[in-house]
Amino acid sequence: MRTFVKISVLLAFVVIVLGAYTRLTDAGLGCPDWPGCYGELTVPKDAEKAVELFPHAPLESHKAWNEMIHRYAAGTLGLVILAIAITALVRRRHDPAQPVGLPLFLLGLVTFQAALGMWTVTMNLQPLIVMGHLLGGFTTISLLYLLNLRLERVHMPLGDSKMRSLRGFAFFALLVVFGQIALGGWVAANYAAMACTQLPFCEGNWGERLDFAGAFSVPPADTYQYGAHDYAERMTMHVMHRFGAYFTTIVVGLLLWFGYRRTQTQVIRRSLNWVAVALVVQLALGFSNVIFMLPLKVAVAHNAVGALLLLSLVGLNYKIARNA
Ligand code: HEM
Repeated sequence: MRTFVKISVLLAFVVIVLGAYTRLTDAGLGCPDWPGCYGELTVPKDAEKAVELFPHAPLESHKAWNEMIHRYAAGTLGLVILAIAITALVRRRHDPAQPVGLPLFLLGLVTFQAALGMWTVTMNLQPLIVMGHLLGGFTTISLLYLLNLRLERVHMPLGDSKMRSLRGFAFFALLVVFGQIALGGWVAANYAAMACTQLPFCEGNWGERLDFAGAFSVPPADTYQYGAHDYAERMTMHVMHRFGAYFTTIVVGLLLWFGYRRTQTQVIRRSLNWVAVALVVQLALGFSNVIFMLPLKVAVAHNAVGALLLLSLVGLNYKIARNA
């Protein structure tokens, strides 16, 4: 079971990275149907037959492959989570201490993720669905990692009583990072990455043009590929993600400051180190997204390190809570 769970955390990370790569290569609609691709289990070789089936969506093989590889990896993850849930149920019969609620919840979550993946295609990249799919993926990996921690039974013989008072604040920091990831997902799903190209906020009279109602609603459109919001709305989303990043830095920075001053254990010090490294790298990647105009590798890495930052906070919260 522990091996299955470790594999699933790694696989979930691969699925998240492949998902970001699929979106950033504009391959989200690489296959216009679901779960197959132009009616087949793999990318069809016959482009003419594909056009006959879907005249409005000519086959672009490289995009279709990006999309299908993401689907195969996600399908494998679903099967691994199914195996974890079955193993948990079987082992529970012999050992009442075995966690079973979390594996079953994960099975429900990964099934819902599959539905969101389908709606991403059938609803033409509707941004709420795209962002929901991103958050579902980040929640799945976080819970798999939590299950891994629970099975590992982290051991701190001497305890770390001074960290007890930081329990609530560490959980608040976790929620703030999740909120910041949601804002990033909204920017990405609405193609607002290049709405502001200057630092630290945005160019021109951005403060006068903010439009919150427009930025956080979804205008009607036939397709959401390449975005459906106007400039002011995209600029508002982008600026909010930047403000969010500064706020996140303050909150996580304070957690690190107090954490390093109070901790007495190597286990928590190591966890704090992971949070600090992930935060610094994530900020550097975010700024690089803007300065170098969204290079593919940087944008994919910004998504991947966002997931790692979240995991580092899940780990820290778990260790503080177990210790309190
Ligand atoms: C702790 C801080 C941050 C976190 C957790 C975070 C997280 C994220 C996430 C999860 C995404 C969505 C990626 C995707 O869907 O592929 C995103 C997008 C983005 N972020 Fe951040 N971000 C942070 C800081 C920043 C900063 C400081 C900047 C720039 C100054 C920035 C600029 C961007 C841009 C331009 C995008 C859109 C990229 C795209 O379209 O793929 N981020 N962010």
